[in-house]
Amino acid sequence: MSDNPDQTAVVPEPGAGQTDTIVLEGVEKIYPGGTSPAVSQLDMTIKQGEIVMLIGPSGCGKTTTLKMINRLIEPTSGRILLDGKDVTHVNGDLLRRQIGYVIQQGGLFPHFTIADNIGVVPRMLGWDKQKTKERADELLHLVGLEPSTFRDRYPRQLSGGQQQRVGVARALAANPPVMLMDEPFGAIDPITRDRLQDEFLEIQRTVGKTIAFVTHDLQEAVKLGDKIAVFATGKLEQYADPETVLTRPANDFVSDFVGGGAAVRRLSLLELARLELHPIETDEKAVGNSNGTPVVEIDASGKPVSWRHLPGADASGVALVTVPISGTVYDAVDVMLDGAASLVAVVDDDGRAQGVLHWNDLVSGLRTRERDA
Ligand SMILES: Nc1ncnc2c1ncn2[C@@H]1O[C@H](COP(=O)(O)OP(=O)(O)OP(=O)(O)O)[C@@H](O)[C@H]1O
Repeated sequence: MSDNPDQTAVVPEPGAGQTDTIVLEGVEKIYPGGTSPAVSQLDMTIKQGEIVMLIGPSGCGKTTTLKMINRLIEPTSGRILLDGKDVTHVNGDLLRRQIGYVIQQGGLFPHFTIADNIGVVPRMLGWDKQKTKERADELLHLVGLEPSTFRDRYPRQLSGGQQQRVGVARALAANPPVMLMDEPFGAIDPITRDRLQDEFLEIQRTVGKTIAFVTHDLQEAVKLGDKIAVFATGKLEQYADPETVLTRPANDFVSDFVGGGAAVRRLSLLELARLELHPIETDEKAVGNSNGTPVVEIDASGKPVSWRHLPGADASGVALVTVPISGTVYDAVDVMLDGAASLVAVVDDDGRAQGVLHWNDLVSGLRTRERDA
């Protein structure tokens, strides 16, 4: 390693016990020939382990902001600090090896195998072949792709969703503490996107990266973000947690941007595990004296299969739909609408019934455990 201070590691090794934080101080970008700044006097801090979603209308400077963090675009003025260290003038190539970067459609090299795509940064960092190969397998496994099936394939032999998973794996390869994601799920169909978002959150629970994530999709911002940064042209209009952005927009711009769907979007912030659910019975004997408690029929493994008794309704005519307790009220509404059902059985990780949520609860108000505790 050279003595040149530009060549030193700029992002700390994971586990070094330091706080990995992205700080933008008065950052501005005026493109050559531009009359007004694409990004203007931006101050923003991203705390360790946070996912911050950058959202706003087209051309408002989201991508420019993201690319200034890894210096694919040089700021015109201002400072960018990673974990307290000013990286505005360090060697850009070295900086980028230490920051994961995921773009739309994965941005994979078409002539590299999947394993070689994942190994790009480790190879640049001088890892030996065996360690690089093992890391690729480990990451394929993490993103839900069977290594023996996928490692030797080429990107064109994968679906869009699979390529996107590889893109995430590649960004994680050298275990960078910071990840930048530029509309990674933007080109994916809505159903696959929803699954990728769930998987992404699951992975983040394991890896705990500090993430800046550009999106066009407010629902995605609400679902994934610890914080949302709402941009107008070149300017940050509000920077707050999703609940605050949806319920207390900072100004008319944010209010218009969030639009009329705020109440529905908030449903994805309400975790079912936090709700006071109605009781449910699985014992057939309860049918006669269930006092208004729904009774479900269960299979040999204890999973509900159909309604056996529903107070005030013919149970045989009501579809049984279930939702995992790890989901949100949004998920519960989704399955109720999908199954044309006015109630849903909430089940635990083993598929066993935990309680019931009624459509009417949504209108009359959801009771959370915290509030009633
Ligand atoms: N290389 C460039 N040269 C000149 N102007 C640019 C360049 N890149 C971006 N811009 C301009 O800077 C502004 C911000 O662009 P940027 O790509 O950051 O916006 P964005 O919010 O990511 O947009 P989108 O949502 O459409 O991807 C736009 O007006 C754009 O035209």
